[in-house]
Amino acid sequence: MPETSKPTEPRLILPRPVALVGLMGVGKTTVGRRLADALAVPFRDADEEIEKAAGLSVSDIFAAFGEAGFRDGEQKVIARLLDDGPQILATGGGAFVQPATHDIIRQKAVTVWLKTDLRVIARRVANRSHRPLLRDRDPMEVLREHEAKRYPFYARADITVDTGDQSHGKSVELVIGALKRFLETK
Ligand SMILES: Nc1ncnc2c1ncn2[C@@H]1O[C@H](COP(=O)(O)OP(=O)(O)OP(=O)(O)O)[C@@H](O)[C@H]1O
Ligand SMILES: O=C(O)C1=C[C@@H](O)[C@@H](O)[C@H](O)C1
Ligand SMILES: [Mg+2]
Repeated sequence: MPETSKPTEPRLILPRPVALVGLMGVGKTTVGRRLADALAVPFRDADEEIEKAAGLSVSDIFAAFGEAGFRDGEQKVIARLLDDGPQILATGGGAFVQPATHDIIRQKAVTVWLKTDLRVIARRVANRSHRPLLRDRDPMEVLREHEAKRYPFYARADITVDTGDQSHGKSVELVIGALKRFLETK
């Protein structure tokens, strides 16, 4: 090995799935996909898998079956996905707030709460129409309501990572660092 080259750090080996939880727009899907690439494990997005299973978009499921119908499907799909070994699972923003789904995720995965300032999230979700809970509402108002109702659930995740307003790549680094520290103590 040339003297100048540094030894590469061994890649983190996941013993079980990692589930990303947190508000709509915080980065569960986009950070999760890059995190899975970095760790060479499969990436799954619960919203996409629910859409595949139903053959309908999330918005259409809400319209046809109501939020309760969506939550039923979400619970089943997440339970199935988490039985499939080490992976990164991006959960939907409301999944970890449903008691039965919360318990399934806590049992089967290492849970990571991705968190950042609500103003950063409001900017990211502005002008996107595929999130039924944001449609026709002021995003900041919805996010504040969700902060009040959902943060107590998210706070029960194994790990919290505040990603600030940084790039996807930096967020991935922060999550990998936090996972290493958490898994070393297990
Ligand atoms: N760390 C980040 N740096 C830069 N942009 C980000 C970051 N995280 C998310 N974004 C941007 O914010 C938007 C929302 O991110 P994303 O879809 O990953 O959120 P989500 O948590 O999966 O939301 P939902 O719960 O609605 O599925 C995307 O346009 C994404 O590129
Ligand atoms: O925060 C929520 O309750 C939601 C977030 C999205 O990921 C989707 O699961 C759906 O739009 C509901
Ligand atoms: Mg998503």
